[in-house]
Amino acid sequence: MNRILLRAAFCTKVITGHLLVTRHLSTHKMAVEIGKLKFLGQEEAQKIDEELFTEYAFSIDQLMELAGYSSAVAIAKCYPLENMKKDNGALLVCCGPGNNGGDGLVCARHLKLFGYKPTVFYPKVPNKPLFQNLRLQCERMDMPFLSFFPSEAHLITDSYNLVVDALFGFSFKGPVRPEFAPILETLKKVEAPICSIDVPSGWDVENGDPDGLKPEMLISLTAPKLCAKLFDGKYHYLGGRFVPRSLEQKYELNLPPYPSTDCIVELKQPKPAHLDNSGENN
Ligand SMILES: NC(=O)C1=CN([C@@H]2O[C@H](COP(=O)(O)OP(=O)(O)OC[C@H]3O[C@@H](n4cnc5c(N)ncnc54)[C@H](OP(=O)(O)O)[C@@H]3O)[C@@H](O)[C@H]2O)[C@@H](O)CC1
Ligand SMILES: [K+]
Repeated sequence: MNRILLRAAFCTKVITGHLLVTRHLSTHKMAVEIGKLKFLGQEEAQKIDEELFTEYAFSIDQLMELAGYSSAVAIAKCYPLENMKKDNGALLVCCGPGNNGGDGLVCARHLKLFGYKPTVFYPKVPNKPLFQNLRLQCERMDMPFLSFFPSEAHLITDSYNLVVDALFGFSFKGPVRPEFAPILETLKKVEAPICSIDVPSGWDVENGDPDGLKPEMLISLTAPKLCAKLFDGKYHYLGGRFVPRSLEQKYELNLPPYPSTDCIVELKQPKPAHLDNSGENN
C-alpha cells in the first residue's frame, strides 16, 4: 500500500525550472525545481577552489578524493557493470597533468573497487608526491598503465566499454598544445561513451568547442562551468558535495539539494513544453 502511494506521489507533476534535478525511484523520476544554479566562469571557479584551500583549510587530497569518488559513483550509476559487454567491465581512464588528472586517478581507483577493470593512461606525471602516490595506489591495485596512446580510435572503441576523460579541467587554456593534441583528436573519433570529469577536455571553459569532444556524460564538480550550458550529452551530474554553506552563499551558487546522503545529483535541462511528450509535466 505504502509502495503504491509512494509511486503515485512520484508520478505527480513537478515544476519545470531552469534546470531540473531528477531522482530515480524504481522506473519513475522525480524532478524538483532547483532555481538558478550558477554556472561558473574560469576565474570564479579558480577563486572558489583557492578559497576552499586557504579560507576553509581543506587539503587538495581531501577534495580530490571526494571529487574522484563522486565521479566514480555517477559513472557506475549510469553505466552498470552488469550491462557492460567488453572484457568484464574494461574502461580507459585518461589523466592529464593537473588536478583534473588527479580526480581521474581517484575515480579509477574507486571504479576498480566497484568491480570494473580500469586501464589508465597518464602520460605526464607531475613531480609531486600527491600525484605519484595516486599513481602508485592504482599500480598496486593491479591497474595496467598504457605507455602510449592508441593512435587508432577503433582500438579504443573495441577494447573499452567507456572512456573517462580526466585530461583537463577548469584551468585549461586553449589551444591544446602539441603533446596532447593527437590524444584529443583520437578521442573525438572513439565511439565508446566518453565521461568527462568537470569539463570536456579541450573545450574552452566558458565557450565550449563546437568541434571538440562530444562526451555522453559530464560530471560537474562544485558547480557547473559556463561551458556546461552547451553540453548536450545524455547524463549531467553534479558532484563534489563539499562546499560549505557560507562559501556557497558568498558566490551565490544556488546549489541543488543532494538527495539524502548521496554525493551526486543529476541535473536535467527541461525540454521545451511543446516537445515534452513524457507526460511527466502534465
Ligand atoms: N574546487 C574544486 O572544484 C576542485 C577541483 N578539482 C579538480 O581540479 C581541476 C582543476 O585543476 P587544475 O587547476 O590543476 O587544472 P587542470 O584543469 O587539471 O589542468 C591544468 C594542467 O593542464 C595543463 N594545460 C593547460 N592548458 C593546456 C593546453 N592548452 N595544452 C596542454 N596542457 C595544458 C597545465 O599545464 P601548464 O599550463 O601549467 O604548463 C596544467 O598542467 C578541476 O577541473 C577539477 O577537476 C578537484 O581535484 C578538487 C576540488
Ligand atoms: K576533463
